[in-house]
Amino acid sequence: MAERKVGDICGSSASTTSDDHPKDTLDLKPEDGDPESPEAQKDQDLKSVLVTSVLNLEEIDVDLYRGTHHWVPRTQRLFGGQIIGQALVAAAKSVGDNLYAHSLHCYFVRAGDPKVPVLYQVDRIRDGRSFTVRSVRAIQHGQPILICQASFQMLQPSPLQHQFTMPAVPPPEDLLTAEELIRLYLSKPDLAEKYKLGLNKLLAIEVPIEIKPVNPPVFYKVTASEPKNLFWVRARGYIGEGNMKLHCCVAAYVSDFALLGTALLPYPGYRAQFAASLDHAMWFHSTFRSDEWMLYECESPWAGGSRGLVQGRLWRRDGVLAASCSQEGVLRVKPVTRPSKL
Ligand SMILES: CC(C)(COP(=O)([O-])OP(=O)([O-])OC[C@H]1O[C@@H](n2cnc3c(N)ncnc32)[C@H](O)[C@@H]1OP(=O)([O-])[O-])[C@@H](O)C(=O)NCCC(=O)NCCSC(=O)C[C@@](C)(O)CC(=O)[O-]
Repeated sequence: MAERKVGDICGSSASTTSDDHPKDTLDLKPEDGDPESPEAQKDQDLKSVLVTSVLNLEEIDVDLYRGTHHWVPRTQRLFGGQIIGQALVAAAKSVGDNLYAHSLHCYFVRAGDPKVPVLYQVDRIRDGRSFTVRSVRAIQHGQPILICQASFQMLQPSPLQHQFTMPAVPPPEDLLTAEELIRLYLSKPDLAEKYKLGLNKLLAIEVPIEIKPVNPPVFYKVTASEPKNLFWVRARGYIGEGNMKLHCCVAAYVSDFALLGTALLPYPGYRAQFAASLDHAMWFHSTFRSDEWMLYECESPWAGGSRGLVQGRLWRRDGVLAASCSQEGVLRVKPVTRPSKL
């Protein structure tokens, strides 16, 4: 992959065009003005549920927050991206407006229980001159389910700037969303009932993320492929500019979606019997808007020992690398049994 020089890195504003650096807070309150006005209500309705609900933590005490759940995978263990995003929100609450998230490292140590909220206990590890570090324990039933360290940095531009080149793919306007693809499959006249049931279940899931696969799978024709995947992704609803920490929290939520499955692509003869993220690391490189289409480039360089390593790169539409992530997960599989042709 060729390397190329880029311009702005690690800016502060969430916009990808303006030069202004609006106050970067995690304030999730409605915009200024009368919160009851029709415009504010409309804006609130359009606001992404990730902002109004999932990443809107309740403050219980100093450095202690409570998060609720919006969407839970069929595995009925809390979605890893939700816990990471909420942990980063909690960490960022005690960090100044002049500091920006640049990395986080997490371990998922227990399955999250969707029947109870999650508490986030923040430990203020160090406030340095340039870097500030927070440690967060996500707790349920008195036990940690996730341990996360997050680091924040002041804006410190540098002459050392390079990045890989974004893959050349069709723009999102030329592709179908996951829901549109499912409806296309459901429109097949000869579709078997069992497939209809599964596809309608998928349609009913209210995932607060919009996805457009670059290479949509041929319906129920699973063939082996390289452990690489590309899709356009964005938060559903409006988030707006000037809240870079919040956009990082949304990107953390998004980054765990459909990532681990990349490691299964070369093995159509197997299906996951038990799959769960073990750890997750993320680096934020530049400003971006998580409520605008970004290209998510996923690949799995290695799998073995009932584990898979997956890596992702989130690209802005203008080709700037916004964020990178790495994750290892447990992958325990069993052979897919197909009905005999006889
Ligand atoms: C990872 C564990 C479970 C390790 O914890 P542990 O105590 O070492 O557990 P384990 O690995 O020995 O056993 C875990 C399960 O695997 C089974 N098992 C054991 N050995 C074998 C074997 N050889 N062959 C087949 N099965 C085996 C074992 O029986 C058990 O099944 P269960 O009793 O729970 O039904 C724990 O640390 C944990 O739960 N961590 C949290 C993981 C997590 O919740 N991650 C975030 C959510 S997952 C996610 O969001 C990603 C994904 C993929 O779900 C996204 C999406 O759904 O799209």
